Amino acid sequence: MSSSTLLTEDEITAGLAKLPGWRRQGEAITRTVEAADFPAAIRVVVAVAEAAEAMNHHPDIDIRWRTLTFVLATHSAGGVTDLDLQLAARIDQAFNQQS
Ligand SMILES: C[C@H](O)[C@H](O)[C@H]1CNC2=NC(N)=NC(=O)C2=N1
Repeated sequence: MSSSTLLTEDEITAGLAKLPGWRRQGEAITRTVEAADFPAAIRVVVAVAEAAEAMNHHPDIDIRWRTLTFVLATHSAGGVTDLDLQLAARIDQAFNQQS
């Protein structure tokens, strides 16, 4: 299976079970995190930007003071693919390293 093939419901459920904090939201997955302060939140965003660019797979990011909400979907596939699960794990890594 290619990384950008739409996942089945069961595959998404199994993937999310390994990604605490992430949940399904329509045709996407989402997680909200709270950094220590605004600069720390922006450092997380910068680290995520580097990872996303390397993967050529990009999240939607909402920034509100120190609260970040990430929404991941594979637009070209119209839903959740393995790329989204991979990017979610990279976002968790970036957040854990900054906080
Ligand atoms: C041409 C390039 O591969 C595409 O535009 C990429 C870039 N980043 C992307 N990111 C996401 N989340 N979904 C996509 O379909 C996507 N497509």
